Amino acid sequence: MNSSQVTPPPLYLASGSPRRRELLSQIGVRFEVLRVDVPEVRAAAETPESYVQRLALDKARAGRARLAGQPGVVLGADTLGVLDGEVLEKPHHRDDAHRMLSAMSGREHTVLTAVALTDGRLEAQAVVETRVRFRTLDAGEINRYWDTGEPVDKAGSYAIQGLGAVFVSRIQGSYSAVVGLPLETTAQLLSQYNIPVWQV
Ligand SMILES: Cc1cn([C@H]2C[C@H](O)[C@@H](COP(=O)(O)OP(=O)(O)OP(=O)(O)O)O2)c(=O)[nH]c1=O
Repeated sequence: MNSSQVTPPPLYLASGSPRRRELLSQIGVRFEVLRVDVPEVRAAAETPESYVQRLALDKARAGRARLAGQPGVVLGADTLGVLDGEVLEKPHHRDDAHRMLSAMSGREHTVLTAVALTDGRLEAQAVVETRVRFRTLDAGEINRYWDTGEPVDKAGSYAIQGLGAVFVSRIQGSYSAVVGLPLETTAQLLSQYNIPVWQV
């Protein structure tokens, strides 16, 4: 029997992000959404890479715990920006977004997205690094961008898939990872659990 004949286990996405739902649907994967509440607080000793990986795994494990004894694979993910070693998360207010976007102006930053899966026994995870270059931004447009409401729930205070696309002059790596879920890597991780893509 090859893997395509094995009934795949149910998949759960432990995420409140509409972007992650859309991205996983885009590649034809069947799943249900689980809400989890994982506090995003970086420990002093954590590097950006270890922090983003831990958050993705914490989300997957929290989802798995909600399933109690039921079978199922749970996927968690986390995205953050990094500039000069500083982690760029969601902005708390306008000044926060202004500070991040000004710092990114005319420069390249890194976006890290981690994906983690668990079925309660096997854990699989990966982190994807993408480099994004911004053109020069001026203070007026940063303020207007904040007023659109788009930056508020986005790591690094922008959305490459939205109005913020006009800031991006170059990207090296995975576009879907910047939006919130690296699809090529996710498909490979899912295959470890015999969960196929393109389920139409
Ligand atoms: C850089 C960037 C981030 N983002 C989003 C992806 C993530 O949803 C968000 C980063 O926050 P996360 O904490 O990774 O995710 P989340 O809180 O939105 O959802 P979850 O419930 O899964 O924890 O920023 C974009 O949509 N576009 C972008 O260009």
